[in-house]
Amino acid sequence: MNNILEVSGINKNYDDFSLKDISFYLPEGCITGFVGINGAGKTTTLRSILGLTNNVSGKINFFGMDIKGNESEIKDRIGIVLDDGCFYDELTISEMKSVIAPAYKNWCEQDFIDYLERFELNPKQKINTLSKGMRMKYALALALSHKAELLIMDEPTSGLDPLVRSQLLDILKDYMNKDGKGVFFSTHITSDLDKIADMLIMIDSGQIVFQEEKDQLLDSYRIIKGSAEKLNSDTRKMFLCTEESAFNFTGITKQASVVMECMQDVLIERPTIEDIMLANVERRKKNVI
Ligand SMILES: Nc1ncnc2c1ncn2[C@@H]1O[C@H](COP(=O)(O)OP(=O)(O)OP(=O)(O)O)[C@@H](O)[C@H]1O
Repeated sequence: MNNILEVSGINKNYDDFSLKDISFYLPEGCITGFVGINGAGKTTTLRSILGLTNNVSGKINFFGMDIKGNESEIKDRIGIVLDDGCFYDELTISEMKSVIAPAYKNWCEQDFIDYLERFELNPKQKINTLSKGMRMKYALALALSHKAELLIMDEPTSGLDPLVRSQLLDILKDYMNKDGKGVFFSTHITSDLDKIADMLIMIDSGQIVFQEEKDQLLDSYRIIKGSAEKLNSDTRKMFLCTEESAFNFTGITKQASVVMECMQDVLIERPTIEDIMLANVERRKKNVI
């Protein structure tokens, strides 16, 4: 499988925040979720790899090409949905499209018309009268109408109602039905990823915590519930984090088989992506990163 994007050793410094040696890759044919709590560095990473921010060091390779020297060809092949949208609010959907479309070599007007219809968007409606959901659908229609091979989206589902979120997920699945495509999207709504992601990358405090296939990731962690007396300074070390009351504890572990050897009569459950993300945040806080 080819990699659509390879990022290696990205560093970017703000006064109070840094991206530290960010490396990851996006395989072709995968929907990759980029997860992390508020302020973890998701937007900064996306903006850095898209060349939308200055003073970024490291190597960024899209479709096997270095972004340096190939920016315009690469941008032609990527659909981008950022949360600020960058639209002129006074223009209509159709007028704004006419500003954006000429920037793309492979713009396909019929695809755009089809997406507007599918999203029930009126081309004569002004941008400043669109709801948040309509605005996101409009941004998506633009991003999908120039035969992009990779879709990069920053928090596309945040602030959307469950119906629009589920429509968006269906569109992404349809998009992926064609060969050679990839989707990379950041979110802190991890339930969306439970449904559609193939691969997950987690960032915390500007550092990549893991990159793993979703099914493997979900298989490698377990939630253990038992009586509090089973926890002591040794057994506690087997958990990334625990919640403890006077009688019971709940903990998340990557060593379920070892835990089961040491502890009888415990409940074992499969975690969600959110459980895994929060456990890693807790573990990193405990270890003071
Ligand atoms: N232009 C900037 N100048 C200074 N600091 C910035 C700038 N942009 C972002 N930051 C800081 O970088 C950190 C990471 O922000 P970022 O927006 O990348 O996080 P995020 O994971 O996308 O968060 P959220 O889920 O809340 O959108 C924050 O502490 C933020 O204040």
